[in-house]
Amino acid sequence: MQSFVAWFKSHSGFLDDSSLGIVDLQGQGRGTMALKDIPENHTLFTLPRSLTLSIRTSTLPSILGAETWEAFKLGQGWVGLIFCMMWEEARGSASKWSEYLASLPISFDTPMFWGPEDLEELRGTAVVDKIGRPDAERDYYEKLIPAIKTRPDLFPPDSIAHLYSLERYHIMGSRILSRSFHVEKWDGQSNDEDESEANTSAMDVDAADSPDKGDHNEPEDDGGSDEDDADDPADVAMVPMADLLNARYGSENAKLFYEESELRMVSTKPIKAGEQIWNTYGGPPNSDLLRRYGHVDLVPLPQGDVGNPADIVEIRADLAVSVVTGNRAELSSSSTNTSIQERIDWWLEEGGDDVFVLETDLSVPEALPSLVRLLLLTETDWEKARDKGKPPKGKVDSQVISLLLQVLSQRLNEYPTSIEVDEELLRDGKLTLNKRHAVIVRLGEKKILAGALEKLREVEKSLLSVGAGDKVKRPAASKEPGDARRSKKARR
Ligand SMILES: C[S@@+](CC[C@H](N)C(=O)[O-])C[C@H]1O[C@@H](n2cnc3c(N)ncnc32)[C@H](O)[C@@H]1O
Repeated sequence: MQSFVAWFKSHSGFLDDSSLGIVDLQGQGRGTMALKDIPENHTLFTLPRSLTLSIRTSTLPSILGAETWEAFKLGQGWVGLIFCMMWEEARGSASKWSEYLASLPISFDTPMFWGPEDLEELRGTAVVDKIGRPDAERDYYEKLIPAIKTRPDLFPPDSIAHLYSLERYHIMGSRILSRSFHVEKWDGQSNDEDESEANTSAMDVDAADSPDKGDHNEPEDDGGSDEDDADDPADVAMVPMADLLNARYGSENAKLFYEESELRMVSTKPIKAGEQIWNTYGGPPNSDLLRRYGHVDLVPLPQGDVGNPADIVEIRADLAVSVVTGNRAELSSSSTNTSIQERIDWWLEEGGDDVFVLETDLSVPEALPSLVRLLLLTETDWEKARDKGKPPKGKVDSQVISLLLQVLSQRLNEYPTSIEVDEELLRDGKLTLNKRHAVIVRLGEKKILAGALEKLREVEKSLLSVGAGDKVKRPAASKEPGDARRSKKARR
């Protein structure tokens, strides 16, 4: 670390090393610690924008030329930045970032690097479908390697196997996934609108004099190809020193701000000597923490347990459709398969959700009973709803409740084990790190499902006592369908 700090300072980085120490922390790698009491709003370190590593600052894009950059689509997603990092690393001491790159990890606890046995432990969780290894590898084979082959003068063929290997590519991708920031170009002023934007990133960079703006970049996969990742890939930057800060749910006490020519890490709360200096990664659920960073958060929960208060469970709309259609005969619905397909297509076209998200407040998002009711409508009512352009409201009656109970129970069965088994596995303490992480992620999700099921059963009981068929509002207040936190837009 000493040579990294010396490098940082020799490149115009300022570090208040009387206040901040870089330390090794059990189970967290390196982190930063207050060496004395730090008041709020204290500058911990600054660095010039030119010391960040991005496709704006690396020498590669100009050497390769704009035409090649564009021809191989290196400006889309993360492949360009990965390429720049490989290039800068390959240049050794000729690169401005050699000491920085040498200080970064080369192994990760993220599921991207897990074997099939460990991955099986994540069955049912929101992690499995989002790892994105095939997308990342497609970029490597279809963009990076063909671009490299056009310039043997820059990339000698005998260097490709070690300097530009698929393994190095994944290492760089994982460094970006767990450590990059979103640093916008300076436009001369802070932009209040952006400040209030959803915090979708891992670590935050705020426009100076305007806390809570900008983010540690949070692309969805190594290919950066997710539809939500519409940000300019040139804004994705590696920020030396700032990426040494760890994060824990609800613990943030420092934040990175950007100014015209420099970035500044500032304390956002008083920090006592000996306390860790924490950034925020945006408060993701454990499934995302594990996928992007390779760790999970366990903090005390209001009900006395420990877990991550930001945990969620995703329920695919397909599951709700299969439960409702599987019950059709019993429900004596007159709808045909064609009509059901028409309803699903219409739902999606209207921007209905194809994934419903349950949170730790255990509310069922209104969009889920709304979809169930759409599927239950008689042909005449379905045609009316379609003509009005309005799906049914998310109210529940005993029929809808019974279907929701089946949806949630079937979702619970998608995990390989029960809550009791997972609790026992954790108590036992014999799990490997990957397995322990997988059990924590799936247990957090299962507890949400179990809690939501219990809540629904209570509503079912109260409905039965009021009289079958009575409609009531959903069991607990939840936001409208389309609320970004609870539900996702249809993806086809
Ligand atoms: C931005 S880096 C922080 C610096 C990092 N600890 C290091 O040694 O370089 C993010 C990584 O730090 C680790 N980390 C951050 N917060 C953590 C936490 N609360 N518990 C365990 N590991 C954590 C994870 O490995 C994560 O991928």
